[in-house]
Amino acid sequence: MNAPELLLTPREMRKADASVIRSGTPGVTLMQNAGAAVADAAREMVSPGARIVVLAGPGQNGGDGIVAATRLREQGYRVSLGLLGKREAFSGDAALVAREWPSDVVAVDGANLAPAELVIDALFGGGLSREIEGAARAAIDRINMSGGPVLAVDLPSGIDGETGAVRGIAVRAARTVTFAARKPGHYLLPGRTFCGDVTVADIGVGSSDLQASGGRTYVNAPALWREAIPRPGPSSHKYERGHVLVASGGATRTGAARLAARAALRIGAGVVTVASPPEALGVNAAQLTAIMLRGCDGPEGLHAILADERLNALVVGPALGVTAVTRAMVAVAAQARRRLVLDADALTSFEGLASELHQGFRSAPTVITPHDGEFTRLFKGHPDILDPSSKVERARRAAAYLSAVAVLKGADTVIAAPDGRAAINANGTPYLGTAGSGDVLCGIIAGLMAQHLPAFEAAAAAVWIHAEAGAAFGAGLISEDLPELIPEVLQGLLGA
Ligand SMILES: NC(=O)C1=CN([C@@H]2O[C@H](COP(=O)(O)OP(=O)(O)OC[C@H]3O[C@@H](n4cnc5c(N)ncnc54)[C@H](O)[C@@H]3O)[C@@H](O)[C@H]2O)[C@H](O)CC1
Ligand SMILES: [K+]
Repeated sequence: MNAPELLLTPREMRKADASVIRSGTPGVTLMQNAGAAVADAAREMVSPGARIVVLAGPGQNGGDGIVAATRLREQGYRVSLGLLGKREAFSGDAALVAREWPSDVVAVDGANLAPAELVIDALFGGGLSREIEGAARAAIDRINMSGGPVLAVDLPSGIDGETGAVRGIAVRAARTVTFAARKPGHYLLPGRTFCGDVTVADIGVGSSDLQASGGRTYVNAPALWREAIPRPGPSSHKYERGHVLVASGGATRTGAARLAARAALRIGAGVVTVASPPEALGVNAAQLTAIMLRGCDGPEGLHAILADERLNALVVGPALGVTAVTRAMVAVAAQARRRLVLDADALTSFEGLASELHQGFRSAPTVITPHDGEFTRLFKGHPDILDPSSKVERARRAAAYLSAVAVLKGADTVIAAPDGRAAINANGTPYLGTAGSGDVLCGIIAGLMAQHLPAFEAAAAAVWIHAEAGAAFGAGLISEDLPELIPEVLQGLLGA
């Protein structure tokens, strides 16, 4: 089975590099390997002997670019090298390789991009540390205006490798060659949209060096959780596959709960029940078949229903209303030692009140599924959670604060666990941005938790399955379609 793909921030990458160097490989060998991989990629993008412009910045990213330039020149390409700084100003390994460049250099602003078949962008990589201005900014502007293909070294210059942010301006690349491991900035938005195709070159950083980096951020893909997805055995009983309870809103707000319930059933929960306010029983009853229905009059009603020990996973939030009653429902659900998914109104009802969900809030597995707006409202007054520029870090801090898995939704959904693991989702589709889509997602999470998946694996698997279903359908998708698309995705995963 494939191992989960670890993503390293530039800081973690430096630790991995240091580990390789400690074991005896000189840093310049890593740089030679990196530059050679860039040259290999360049050759795939141009015709033999083509004109190539390499623009190199002042750090080690520039060093990789100079190695690539040297290789390509040796291989018969007409290469010109533009430098952001002075040739003598390089330090470290870049200074060593800069001495080997056998020809002239020009300043970046003197490099003529027009006749080039390819521009190689080696201005900045993992060491980008501030907004881009002046000559570097003008160079990036010219690269983007040139209209030709760009091959980025490690990261498109201007993209922050940790956060995916554009630091003032960024190169739009057709292809990016990165080294040893992808970086979060290749997946997080907007960075992802600047990278083009991203390939990872092996430059001699081993898996033990990657581990030495301390990185705990992964690409959200089946390798991370496939083994945990349950397969019913020949003698399994429906209650062994869990019993999900979904709290419904009032008479005019019942659809969200039914979407979540249907998704929980489709993902394999043995039994699913909608807990409905008395006035909404009629409308719910008219539209439920395999899903069971029980009357539930507010927090006391929920408390009474939870006497049934077989109910092992709860969904609280969708369309419940932003009220003190919803807060009371959450309190009852939180006190019950059941797996719990909190979404939408359950989170917004705690606007600025996250501290009520802190410290001993839960001992049973819990998942929260806010989008950005809900996240900001919930953690109002918590700059330590809201301020980090990395979405991964924000989700991680929220997870640690609440002792719950945090699913921070968006086109680059991040799933983070209280123990520090995090995953960035990459199979999303814009078609998922449709009313009720989030309700389906929390039903899938609860359905997987009911089947005993740990909260992090359940949330990560659910996000991926939900996106895969949406992408399979494409244009015209509505949320009612999503639960019906789950079987095909599940069968693809389980091979049955
Ligand atoms: N295993 C690997 O991944 C290897 C990676 N290599 C390459 O090294 C770079 C990282 O090198 P580093 O010197 O740390 O950083 P940069 O080259 O990205 O830039 C640092 C350089 O730029 C200056 N600077 C930073 N931000 C700005 C700005 N906004 N404006 C102007 N100047 C800026 C800073 O002061 C430094 O001078 C990595 O990406 C790989 O490409 C190794 O070659 C091999 C192993
Ligand atoms: K670059």
